Amino acid sequence: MNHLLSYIKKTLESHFPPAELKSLTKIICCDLLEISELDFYVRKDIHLSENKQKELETILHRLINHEPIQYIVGHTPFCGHSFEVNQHVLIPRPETEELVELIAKENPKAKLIFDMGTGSGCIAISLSKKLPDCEVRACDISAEALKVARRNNKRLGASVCFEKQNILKYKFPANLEEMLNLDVIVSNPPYITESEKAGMDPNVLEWEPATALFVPDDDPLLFYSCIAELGFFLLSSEGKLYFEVNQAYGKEVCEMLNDMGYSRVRLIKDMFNNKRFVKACI
Ligand SMILES: C[S@@+](CC[C@H](N)C(=O)[O-])C[C@H]1O[C@@H](n2cnc3c(N)ncnc32)[C@H](O)[C@@H]1O
Repeated sequence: MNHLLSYIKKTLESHFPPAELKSLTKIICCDLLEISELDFYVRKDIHLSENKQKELETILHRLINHEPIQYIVGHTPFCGHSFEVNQHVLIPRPETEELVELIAKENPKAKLIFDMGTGSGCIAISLSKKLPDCEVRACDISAEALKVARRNNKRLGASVCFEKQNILKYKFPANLEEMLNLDVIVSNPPYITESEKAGMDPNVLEWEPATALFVPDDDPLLFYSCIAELGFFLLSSEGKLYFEVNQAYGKEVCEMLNDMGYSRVRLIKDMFNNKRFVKACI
């Protein structure tokens, strides 16, 4: 084991800071090479088979190429569940778990929730699991993302109904009456401006789907304004909007919602004290 650990360290140490290298080493050994945690912690001497050695080389190569470990493992934890992820979906972030907790806490009796831009389905499926009496619907423009979301829905035993929709050209479905009177619209839409690309890590920029991330510099609130317009049609008279927002534009999103006529508009901080969520009522 010591030989294996020092090989991983030697290969990766110039690419990752020490704390990240430590957690990556554990994931490589225990999750990917299937070495037991006990053997890992007692540093048992392990001899890798030829196949496992090849697997290790591929993993190290992928990591050096900036591929996120979550895509290599193929799943990631979110709200107590394990979600399949691949290059077609954004890797669910811990901040977004807080948005799910907030919605579930503030809307325990919700009957109908719509998640717009669902990606892996992490928000919709987690809400459906937390609020079993609530019907949860979700949409995304990406057919590949919807495949992942549907697989997550099935594997996690949730009952979200997914549809392919372009938020920016939303087509009211034939069963429109089923979509009216929403209690909650939630969205974590693309919100990074093109000019913010320069400061981004290569593992996000080169690997996570651009459709999930970016908005034009000249229209950073594009998705929020479209969704807020739709909210007037789809939300019930008590309905609420919940957004995850770019910290740089939280105030602008609030001003826009106030100008549009939403009430009780609030900018909410996440666990890192960043102004990360916006809530508004009809
Ligand atoms: C920031 S990701 C959020 C994914 C997931 N909800 C989460 O929180 O991890 C934004 C999602 O919006 C989707 N999206 C981008 N443009 C869209 C559009 N015009 N209509 C519908 N969905 C869109 C992307 O495919 C992506 O899955």
